Amino acid sequence: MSLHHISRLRELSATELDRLTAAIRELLITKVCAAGGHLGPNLGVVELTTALHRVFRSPHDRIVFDTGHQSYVHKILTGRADGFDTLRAAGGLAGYPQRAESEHDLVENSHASTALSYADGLAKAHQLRGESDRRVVAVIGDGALTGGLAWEALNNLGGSTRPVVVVLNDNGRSYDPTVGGLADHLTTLRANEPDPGSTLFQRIGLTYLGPVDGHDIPALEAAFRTAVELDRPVLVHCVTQKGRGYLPAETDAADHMHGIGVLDPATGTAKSGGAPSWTSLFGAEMADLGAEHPEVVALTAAMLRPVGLHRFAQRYPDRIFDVGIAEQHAVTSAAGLAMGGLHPVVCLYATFLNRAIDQVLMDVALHQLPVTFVLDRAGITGPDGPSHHGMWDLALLSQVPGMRVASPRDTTQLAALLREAVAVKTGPTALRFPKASAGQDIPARNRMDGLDILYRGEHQPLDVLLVSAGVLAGPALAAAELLAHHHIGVTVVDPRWLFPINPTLVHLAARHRLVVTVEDGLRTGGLGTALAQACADARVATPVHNLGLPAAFLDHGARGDILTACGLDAENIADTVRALFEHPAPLKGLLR
Ligand SMILES: Cc1ncc(C[n+]2csc(CCOP(=O)(O)OP(=O)(O)O)c2C)c(N)n1
Ligand SMILES: CC(=O)[C@@H](O)[C@H](O)COP(=O)(O)O
Ligand SMILES: [Mg+2]
Repeated sequence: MSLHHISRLRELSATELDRLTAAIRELLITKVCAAGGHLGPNLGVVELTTALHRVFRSPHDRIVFDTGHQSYVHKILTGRADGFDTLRAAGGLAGYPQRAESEHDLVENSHASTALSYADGLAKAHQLRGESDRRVVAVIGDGALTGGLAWEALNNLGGSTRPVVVVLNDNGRSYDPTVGGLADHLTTLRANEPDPGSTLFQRIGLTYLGPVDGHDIPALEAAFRTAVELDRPVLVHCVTQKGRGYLPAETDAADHMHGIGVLDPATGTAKSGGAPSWTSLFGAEMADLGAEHPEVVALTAAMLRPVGLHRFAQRYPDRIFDVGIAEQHAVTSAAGLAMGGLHPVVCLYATFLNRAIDQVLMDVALHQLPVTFVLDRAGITGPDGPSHHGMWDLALLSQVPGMRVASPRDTTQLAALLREAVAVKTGPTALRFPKASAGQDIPARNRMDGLDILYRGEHQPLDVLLVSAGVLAGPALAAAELLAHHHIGVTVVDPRWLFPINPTLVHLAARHRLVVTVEDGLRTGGLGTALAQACADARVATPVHNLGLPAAFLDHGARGDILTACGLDAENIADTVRALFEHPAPLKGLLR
């Protein structure tokens, strides 16, 4: 069965379908093991996606994939099998739906729990425009269904008569087994032949169909056709197995190979070695911190292992809370824990904190509660693309009254800053680090009022103050050395705590002829903007130039390449500083 000519999908016989699904699995295993990506979730939806495309007519019918990490089969069935040779590489096939790739892709946002809201809006639009022949289908996992947004949408869907087919892809897992009362309800439904009227979904106004064996194409198709005929909001409960058909994924106790790096497909194992990741270093520190601080508790939004909390969980099982894919709830629940006398550490990917900014502001900061946010995957993440880059946190957190934000440059600083953060009892703190392995420690020449001076050029008067955030200390130092060859004297300073702006940084700025800030967050609204403002407020006339990420949705690719394209590698930093310093024409009036 060729995967490149599937236009006859609806006419295939049972035998041909078996061959097709086997070929899809083979392609997934070979290509995802070669490139890295979401293997387990896609192996689990081969039959489900095939049945969807046989019953519904995409793109006329609208199929929305929640999160989108399980859309690889959809990509294959809509003519993109060849693209898997370039999966998640710059310019290659995206790891999530991408509208530029195909008219069959509607929603690119890979932040979970949105599909039912999109579906609700699409159904309303179809109704208002008189497009009653168009179907709307939302495919959502049991994990994504734990998100509050999904329940806001279900509330609307159940209260209407508009036809929407919610396909619940229930594999019992997020990364870990899905937690909570809803997960328990689904477990009961999976185990029994339920009276539909007794299900939560039926009670709130959706017709419940299922449970359906999510690997049985005829059964799935029959359920989808019934859902269409009912012509109202329907939830089809499909039971699937994450990692289906690939033994290493089926037997992977950690997460059924939810997301993998490059693996040997024959064994399902990765080459070992390599420098430890920031995540694993944080995880080790957090486990130690648990012993030092009995008041510390930790929260994860369904990402225990990905944020490095599994060691802490093993050592302190009573002090770890998996709240489901529910970042907003995680933050406000942490506020409650802090009000109750504990010190919560909320561990999220930086991009997922975006969801909960109102809770950070109003529920935590307004109440001056000691909650520490640990933001993994801050800055450019790479192959997961625009929705996963952790590039908004600095600009958002800089606006939160009383928030202190630290960015460690190396392992020693990670340990120190984590401890400084949990020692703060008067308000919230945040710590951010990237999706990368931590390099060698970068020792400070000296510390000044909490700032680390990493490098001092020979020149007097002092030329350029390079202020680097977190891991950009490495490229900033290398840039300083390049600039020394051009007789430009540079001081490199790591503020360690980026917000609030340390007044000593303003004093240092006043003693240089040019300040250049370097951060892997938005160029506007972050460290550089805040420092420029602080200098202006203090009537320090030294020009402050900011290097950072553009306010743009940056495509997928290798992390290092994206940073270089944004001008945040040593050579680019040095070139920019040189240009600013040697050709200060537009700045002339300001230079002393
Ligand atoms: C708002 C948000 N938080 C966290 C994540 C990270 N994440 C991606 S997939 C996933 C688990 C999804 O579980 P489920 O929806 O059941 O899909 P499955 O992988 O089991 O198919 C999580 C937590 C996310 N994408 N969005
Ligand atoms: C779909 C999703 O949001 C996560 O699975 C994410 O892709 C994981 O990213 P990492 O590979 O950086 O853990
Ligand atoms: Mg699941």
